[in-house]
Formats: sequence, C-alpha cells, structure tokens
Amino acid sequence: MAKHWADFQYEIYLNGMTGAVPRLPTDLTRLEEMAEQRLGPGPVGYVAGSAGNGSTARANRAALDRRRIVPRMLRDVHERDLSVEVLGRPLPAPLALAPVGVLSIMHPEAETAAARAAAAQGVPFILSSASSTPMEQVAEAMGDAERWFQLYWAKDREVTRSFLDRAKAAGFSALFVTLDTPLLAWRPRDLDQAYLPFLHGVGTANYFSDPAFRAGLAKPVHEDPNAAVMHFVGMFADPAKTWPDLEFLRENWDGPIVLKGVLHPDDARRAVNAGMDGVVVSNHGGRQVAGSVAAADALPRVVEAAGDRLTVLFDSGVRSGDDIYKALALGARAVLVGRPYAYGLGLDGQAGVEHVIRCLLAELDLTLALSGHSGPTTLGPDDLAEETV
Ligand SMILES: Cc1cc2nc3c(=O)[nH]c(=O)nc-3n(C[C@H](O)[C@H](O)[C@H](O)COP(=O)(O)O)c2cc1C
Ligand SMILES: CCCCC(=O)C(=O)O
Repeated sequence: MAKHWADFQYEIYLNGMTGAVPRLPTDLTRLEEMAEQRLGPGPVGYVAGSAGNGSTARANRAALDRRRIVPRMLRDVHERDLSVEVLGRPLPAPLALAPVGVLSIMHPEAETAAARAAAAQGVPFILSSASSTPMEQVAEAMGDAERWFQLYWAKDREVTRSFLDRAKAAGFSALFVTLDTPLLAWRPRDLDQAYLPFLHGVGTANYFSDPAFRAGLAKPVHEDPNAAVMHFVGMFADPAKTWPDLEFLRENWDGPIVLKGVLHPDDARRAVNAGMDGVVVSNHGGRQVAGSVAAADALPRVVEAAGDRLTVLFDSGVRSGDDIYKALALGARAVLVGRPYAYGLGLDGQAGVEHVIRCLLAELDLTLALSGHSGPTTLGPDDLAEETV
C-alpha cells in the first residue's frame, strides 16, 4: 500500500498529547511574516519580493484562488496513492523543490539542508545554478536521491559546458533551463534597500567554484569580491539567445531537458520542435515580467498545445495542497514550490523544509480524498469551477 501523506495530521495530534506542537505553522502562508521577524528585511525582502509593484505575484494567487474545487462523493478513497511519473522517473508525489538561488542568506546550511530534506521525503531537488553551495557538495549530501539541475544559460559557452559536465558527473539526471531570466527584472523591494544577495558567501558559491567562470575574472574572487559579483550578474544569462541555440544544449546533455518559464502555447510548440522533453509553466513566482499573465491562467493553453509531447510542470504561487490539486486538475503533471521551502529553511533548517513538504503533501492527500480522488491521475478540468466575481 502506498504511503498516506495525510497521516502527518495524526502524528501532529499525537505529539500534542505529550505537549509538543509543531515548531512552524501548518498554514504555510504564515511563514513569510515569521521569517521576516527572525531573518530581517534584506534576505526576506529578496525572497518574498517580486517584479514591479507585485501585480504578477498577486495575479498568481488570484488565479489559483478564483478556481474552486468541485468535490465528488462516495467514490471509495480509503486507499490512495499520490505517485506520478515525471520525465520517465517514478515520484512518490507530484512535487519537486524549485530552484532557488543563494539559500545561504536564509540558513548557513543552505542548499545542502534543503536537498537533504527533499531526499528524506523522496521529493526531487532542483539545484539552482546560482546555488551558494558547489553542486558537487549538494549532490554528495543527497546520496542517490533524485536531483535535477537548473541552468542559467551563460553568455560564456565554456561556463555552460563546464556546468553541464559537472552536473552530469554529480548525478543530476534532468536539466531545467530557465528562459525567463535573460536579465534580472526591476525589483523595487531589493532596489530600495540596495540589497543584492549574491555577495553573500561569494567565495564558496557554485559559480565562484567553477574553473571556467574563474578564468573570466580579472582578479581572484577574494581580492575583489565586488568585481566578481558584477562579472557574475553580467554573464550568468544571455539576452541574445534564440530557439536554434537550444541545439547546443541538446548536443551536450543526454538526459531530459525541461524549459522553465514558458507561458505562451506557441513557445510550447517550439519546445517540441526543438526536441525538448518538458516545460515548466511559470512566471518565476512573479519575479520577472511585471504585469505578466498569471501562471495558472496560462497553464490550460500550454497543456493543450503540448498534448502528450511534453511533460508539463507548473509553479508560481503554490502555497497549499489545494493549490497543487488545482494545478494538477488544470493539466500539470507535477508542481514546483519555491518560497515556502526557503522560509522553512530559514526558520528551522532541514527540519523546516521537511515540515513544508509534509504539510503540502498531507493537505494534497486530504484534498484529493475529500474530493473523491484516490490519486492525482484522475483529476481533470471538470473537478474545478471558476468563480466570476
Ligand atoms: C529567492 C528566489 C530565488 C530564485 N532563484 C531561482 C534560480 O536561481 N533559478 C530559477 O530558475 N528560478 C529561481 N527562482 C524561481 C523559482 O524557481 C520558482 O519559479 C518560483 O519561486 C515559484 O514561485 P513560488 O515562490 O511562488 O513557489 C527563485 C525564486 C525565489 C523566490
Ligand atoms: C541571478 C538570478 C538568480 C536568482 C533568481 O532567479 C531570482 O532571484 O529570482
């Protein structure tokens, strides 16, 4: 019998009988405020912040909230199984941790603690190119657990080649290429504090540990860290890239390639033509295009364009199990979650990230069961109604 994630609920109540309550809230929307009180406005401003006046991030939430679940009754849900296949891999649940850069601003154990949490819960960890920990260290902390690598597609081809080689050697099985960040967006919350996180732990971060990246620096990182950071922001992505450039990645990566940040159905069709394996329907959690379409509103059209030719994943605004349910019902195979686990990490390290994963999946399990589903694979658009207020 598959694991019932909902059992976490009674584990919490049982612990309560001996006087213990969870260290973190089980409504994950409460984490941001708690994190801000503990970690201060710089780091939490960077994590919580978004592009422009925040309208994209608000639209992400509104698009999920506007969709309501229409539960079905009397459908035998006593045995449930949340497992799904993603990119040819069996996963215990339709969830992965999104790539989030510079996690050392949240916790000294940074990506290593988050990756361990993912491994402990059986959820894939997507490591950011902009990780504050070299990818080999993160891989080692994960044993043989499922890990995927997010690529910022650098201007310098040798840096990209080096990252692909290193990721392959370190056992990352799939490549997520982020397309929505050819430049860092206008982010008032960071600008108003002049807070650029990349200086944090600069000497030990993933880029700065890379020989091809270091070869491009005029001076060693420790002699001029500010110049090293400015070199990084100038080269980590390449606004000149176009669709035919994907050939280089296809030739240099044997495993699945997923394009992250696709919102238009025509771009999904182009992904198919470029021989890609999947897309993440995402607006980067509202952090890139101010005024962008909400990710959940873009999802159905991309799903339709993709047909069975691409694995369609989703992120941007997921905060609860019922949000995951809605994304799956709109056609996503699985979802990624970003900020909630970054706050969990900041507040309680590895245990905090595990708490976030367990809350999301317990709530998803219960939402499915209470709505008449024994697993994610039977969900469809008919399970949702759209509020028109
Ligand atoms: C602090 C922070 C850093 C991020 N860094 C990256 C990154 O390095 N690479 C990337 O592809 N996406 C990055 N993202 C975007 C996430 O992968 C994901 O798309 C987004 O967080 C999803 O929205 P959510 O935070 O509402 O779950 C970052 C997001 C946050 C909040
Ligand atoms: C260089 C950008 C990395 C972080 C990122 O993607 C974000 O802040 O959203």
